[in-house]
Amino acid sequence: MAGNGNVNGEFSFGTTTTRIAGTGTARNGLAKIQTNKKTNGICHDDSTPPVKAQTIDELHSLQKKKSAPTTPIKGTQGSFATISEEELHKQQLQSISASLASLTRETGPNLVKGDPARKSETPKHVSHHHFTPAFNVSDSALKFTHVLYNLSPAELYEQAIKYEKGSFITATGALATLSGAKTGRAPRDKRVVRDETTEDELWWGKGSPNIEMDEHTFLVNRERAVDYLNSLDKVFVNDQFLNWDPENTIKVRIVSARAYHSLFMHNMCIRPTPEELENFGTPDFTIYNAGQFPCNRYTHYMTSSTSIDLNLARREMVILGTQYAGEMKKGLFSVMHYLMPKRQILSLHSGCNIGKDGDVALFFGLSGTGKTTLSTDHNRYLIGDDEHCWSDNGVSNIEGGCYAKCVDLSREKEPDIWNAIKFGTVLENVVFDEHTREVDYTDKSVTENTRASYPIEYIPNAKIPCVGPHPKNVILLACDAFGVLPPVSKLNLAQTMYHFISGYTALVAGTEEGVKEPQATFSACFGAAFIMLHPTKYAAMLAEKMQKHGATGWLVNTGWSGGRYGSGSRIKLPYTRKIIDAIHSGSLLKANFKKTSVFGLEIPTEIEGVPSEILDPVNTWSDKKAYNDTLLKLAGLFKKNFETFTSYKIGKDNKLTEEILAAGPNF
Ligand SMILES: Nc1ncnc2c1ncn2[C@@H]1O[C@H](COP(=O)(O)OP(=O)(O)O)[C@@H](O)[C@H]1O
Ligand SMILES: C=C(OP(=O)(O)O)C(=O)O
Ligand SMILES: [Ca+2]
Ligand SMILES: [Mn+2]
Repeated sequence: MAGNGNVNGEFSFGTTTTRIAGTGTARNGLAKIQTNKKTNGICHDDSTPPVKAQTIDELHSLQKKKSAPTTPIKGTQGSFATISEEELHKQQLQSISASLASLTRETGPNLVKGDPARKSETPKHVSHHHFTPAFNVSDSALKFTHVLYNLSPAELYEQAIKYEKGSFITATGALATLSGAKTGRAPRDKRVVRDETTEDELWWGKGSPNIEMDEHTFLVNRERAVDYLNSLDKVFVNDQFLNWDPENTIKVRIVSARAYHSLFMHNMCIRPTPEELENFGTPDFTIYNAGQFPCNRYTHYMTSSTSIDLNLARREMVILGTQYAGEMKKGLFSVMHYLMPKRQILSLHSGCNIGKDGDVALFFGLSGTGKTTLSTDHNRYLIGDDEHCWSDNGVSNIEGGCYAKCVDLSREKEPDIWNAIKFGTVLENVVFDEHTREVDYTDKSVTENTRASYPIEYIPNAKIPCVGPHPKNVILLACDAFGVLPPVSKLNLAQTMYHFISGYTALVAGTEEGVKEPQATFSACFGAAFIMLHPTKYAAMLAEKMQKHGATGWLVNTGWSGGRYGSGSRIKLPYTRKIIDAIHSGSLLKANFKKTSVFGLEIPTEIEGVPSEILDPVNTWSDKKAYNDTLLKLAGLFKKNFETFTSYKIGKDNKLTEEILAAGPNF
């Protein structure tokens, strides 16, 4: 994409010669410099009054002004006392000091607002911290920790570029960062405190993502994180919201050590208005992100230097030993997978969009199957790309931003995501030209999992507020690297539940070398890494909601066709988009269908814009025996995976449970 920066194609310089407009073209050498004499003979420079400053410091002080106050007087209709700005800052610092308090040394750290680099800022708004007996004083109590509270993207850019190695501004204005040694999530290091309550409530044991730890170990790690954060000169604090459903909003606080993490969460969570921030109060949930600092391997339960620890009773999460920002967003998603079902609300690992006529579609799928790509659709409004809730009121996005994969990103295929990569967007682990700062999205030198995190309003047709009515279509995405699943199948309710509980995708190994066999992955509810309850709990809720609201289920293969990985090829994104278009418009529902053998899937015989022969995968394989063998192999893997679920009842409906058990492959 190196070039003249002509992004929208409307205008182009024919040659590079007209750049110095009005000074005559400069085909040979530099343009002649002309003074800007106007025809009336007055020199432009002389017409401007001189700068209103006597000294350079004074000049600099003129540059910045204080943000306008937001809620001037409280209680205009009531008798509430006005709280001064000073008092408000004091309260905020006390709240943050309480968050950061050591559990053994009683009081929180000495906090002061603002950047420590700005020496002129005297420690005003000190959080009052009384340490009376001298024997109780620790070194950390004698120092100040500066709090950078809900900074703006511009301020966070400056912090990142000044203090964090590997931070750069790309050609389109995004902030390129490095997440360090970890460039993806670490599910083996995600632990959940098992106590009397969670013991009964949560899903434990085989297949569960919840690796247990005890309360004491959590506190050891929490203290480690808090001590690390307090030892720094400054910490970033974000106070934000989750869930666009106003009745079920959760207040979250993220304490972190890096501007990268603060900007990432600024983008990913819902951003409070200045007024909402003033009234924020105590958070419902707090993350302590001490990702640069490892956990201690001598600590009980620790198996590596990384630990992501969730304590539902304390409503806290501690991150040690990984700077991958996705841990924060997906960690909070786990919390929602616990809190929301308690309120009869279904949490969904899905993208979501809405058509002009108000038809909502959900896109379930594991990482890399197309939730973000397919929910970001220029002809529809984006509700969200990854995490949603389905309540009696309809759907709501949990987040305030999107987190798109960038590997091989192209302007042609994914224009809206491409254009969202601009000022404010965090670009993780990408490679760029050191001079032009143009990003090379094909370069996987750092990792294959390159990512862009941007506020949802960077997508031009985002639906704000990010809520919608009950879904009409539930699309299950599977990237089948075996190449035997049809590009699209219509599912009955039992099949939808079977495939939802199975949560199949098959990916090819991260490295290209020597990949012979696609790796089948089964991840219950298309997000086993994030669910907290048994999969059948979520499945029962989904079945009930789909039945009640008459939603249709679809299985879409965004993976291989014409052979498995290595011999076939990935289904072209434009074809998948046509398939999705036909689902949205309702035309696919009216198509003629035939049933496949083994999986018993209903496949359409024709879709506008898609070659008919690819709709039945058997047609695309030249070696029919290889197709059949591969089909049976995959069917066997499905069957084996489902064995663990055969003893469970799904909801109260015996009949549905039986139908679900019968909805898998038959051979
Ligand atoms: N037929 C297809 N359908 C969907 N995505 C495809 C297809 N072919 C290639 N892709 C690529 O696969 C990736 C899907 O990733 P993404 O949408 O970010 O997944 P998720 O949000 O589910 O983790 C994108 O990089 C996209 O360009
Ligand atoms: C952030 C993630 O989500 P996804 O790949 O589904 O976008 C992840 O799994 O780490
Ligand atoms: Ca995604
Ligand atoms: Mn996701």
